[in-house]
Amino acid sequence: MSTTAEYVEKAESVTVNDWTRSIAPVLQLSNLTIASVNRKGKIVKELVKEVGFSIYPGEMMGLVGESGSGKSVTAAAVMGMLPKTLRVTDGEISLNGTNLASLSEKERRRLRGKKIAYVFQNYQGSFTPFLKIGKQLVEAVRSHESVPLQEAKAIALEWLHRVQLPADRVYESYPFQLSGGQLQRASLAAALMMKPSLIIADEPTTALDVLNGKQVMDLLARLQKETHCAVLFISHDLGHVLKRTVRMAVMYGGRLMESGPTESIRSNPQHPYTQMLLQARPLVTARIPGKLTVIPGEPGAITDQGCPFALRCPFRIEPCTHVPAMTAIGKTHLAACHMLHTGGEEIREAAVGGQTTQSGIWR
Ligand SMILES: Nc1ncnc2c1ncn2[C@@H]1O[C@H](COP(=O)(O)OP(=O)(O)OP(=O)(O)O)[C@@H](O)[C@H]1O
Repeated sequence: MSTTAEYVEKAESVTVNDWTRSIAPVLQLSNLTIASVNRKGKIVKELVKEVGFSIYPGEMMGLVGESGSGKSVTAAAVMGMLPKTLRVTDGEISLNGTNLASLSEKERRRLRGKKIAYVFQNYQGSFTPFLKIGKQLVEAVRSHESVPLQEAKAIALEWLHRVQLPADRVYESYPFQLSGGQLQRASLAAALMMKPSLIIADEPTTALDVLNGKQVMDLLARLQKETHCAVLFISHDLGHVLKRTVRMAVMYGGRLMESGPTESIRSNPQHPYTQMLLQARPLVTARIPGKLTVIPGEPGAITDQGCPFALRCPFRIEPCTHVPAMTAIGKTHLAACHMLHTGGEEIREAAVGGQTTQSGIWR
């Protein structure tokens, strides 16, 4: 079985198409478009537009972007849990080669928990408050597999143990008797115990303090390697995504700005938004820049036409009123910016070159 590191190596050495041909992705989004609709089903506004990326077995992929960029709506569509006011209007979501739109609601419900698991930001919402954790885990196992009670209990206890909780005590506890960190670890156990192909971890550490957040992410990373599942790690914290993922995608205004191997994006970001996100991170290193970059304009300001970042982009040029295509830079690294086509590369180099760190690497 290939390790994550081997996948990364593969990513560097093959073209985008070669990758998709040689290893089947667990999750593949193509041209995914999601809109809000009114009571009559008429489209009111497109919230996620033409998003496409794939996640491969055993890898953690990051989806990063500021609040409102469309990360959670994208995740809800993958889970088949969009509210009635939102609808997938175009594109495809495939899980292990199956187009999810071709499944009935009952089949999709069966997939949830079994093949796709979700780790919520709000860990309190992962459990019903008035039922003991053990009972809830046992019910979850038995809703997906016809196993005797004792076997389901053994699975629940094993997973509570694997997430480094005092298994017997937690099994007999109500959610309110656990700390936030313990509860999030119990929700990791709930997500992992059915051995899903994909875990969507939506800001899993946001509601935790730094230490508990780190422990939860360390656990997720370790168990992900052990079980070889794929993880879509959603975060507005670029630092977490850079640290934890092998590939990442950057969203703004419902569109992908850039995607590719995390190292490649860190060392050679192509989209102005990604570059500014990298520069806006405070760092405790010897190479700390004199001044952090502030991304100009109103957070969340998006244009209705063209590149959604155009309103805030200091390198805006005339073609930005049209949506730029995702363009391959080298191998599996893609970015959607007109400057990649129009010779604007030089403009940008001149404009931002002085702001890079001494090594020229955006860390
Ligand atoms: N049920 C809904 N009806 C209408 N619009 C919605 C609904 N849910 C989300 N939106 C809108 O969709 C856009 C994307 O929201 P989403 O929650 O996916 O952003 P996000 O990137 O996950 O942000 P955050 O990091 O704050 O969770 C936002 O403009 C939001 O207001």
